[in-house]
Amino acid sequence: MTERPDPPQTPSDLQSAPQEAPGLADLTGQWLSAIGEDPAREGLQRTPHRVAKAWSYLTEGYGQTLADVVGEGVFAAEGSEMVIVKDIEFYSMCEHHMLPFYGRAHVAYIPDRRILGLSKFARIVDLYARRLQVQERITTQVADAVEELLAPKGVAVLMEGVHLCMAMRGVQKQNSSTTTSAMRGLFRSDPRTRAEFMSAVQGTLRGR
Ligand SMILES: Nc1nc2c(ncn2[C@@H]2O[C@H](COP(=O)(O)OP(=O)(O)OP(=O)(O)O)[C@@H](O)[C@H]2O)c(=O)[nH]1
Ligand SMILES: [Zn+2]
Repeated sequence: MTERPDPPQTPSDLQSAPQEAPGLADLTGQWLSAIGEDPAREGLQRTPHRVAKAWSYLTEGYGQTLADVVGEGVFAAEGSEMVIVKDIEFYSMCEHHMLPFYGRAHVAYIPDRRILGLSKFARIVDLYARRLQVQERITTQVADAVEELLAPKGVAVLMEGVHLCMAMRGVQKQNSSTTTSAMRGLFRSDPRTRAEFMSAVQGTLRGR
């Protein structure tokens, strides 16, 4: 079979093209043998390289900092009304089984003289999701990040996730999802603020 030529790369592709995670291709060959596969069979010949590239992308967060992903995205602004960015989809890998979990994150804050570019909330979620994780930790890391960047009057993060380690193995529950939250400042101290946020993001991942 002839190899297809790579499509032309734009500057943004080049910037984001994942490299192979060093050493991972060789280990993947060993992994294939360990599960009883023949790493030399045709369909698997390039698999170790694909896996090394895929894992480099899936764990990209290790190589990035909050400053990297936020860039110049913090602005001075008046006003202190609640801002909610909802339905930010995320994909992560659980640190216990190295299987995917995925879902949606909702992030809200009440500004205090500083606001954040809206796209940066999704970038922050990805920064922490693209690692081996537990859902609780991503949730608190996102809240900590928004606090650190903006020192707002309050921050709320709600994440709803489906864990494949609970669906395709283990307890094998196909319909369960997990909700985690982190409430800071006014979202913690003022029930009405928290209720406004909860009603804005209500509707479950499974129930829509
Ligand atoms: N708190 C939390 N637990 C998670 C997350 N992802 C996976 N887990 C759980 O991690 C636990 C690991 O439990 P162990 O008993 O050490 O592993 P196990 O024998 O494979 O467990 P089972 O999945 O019950 O078969 C399981 O209960 C998983 O459901 C997460 O994001 N947060
Ligand atoms: Zn797991």
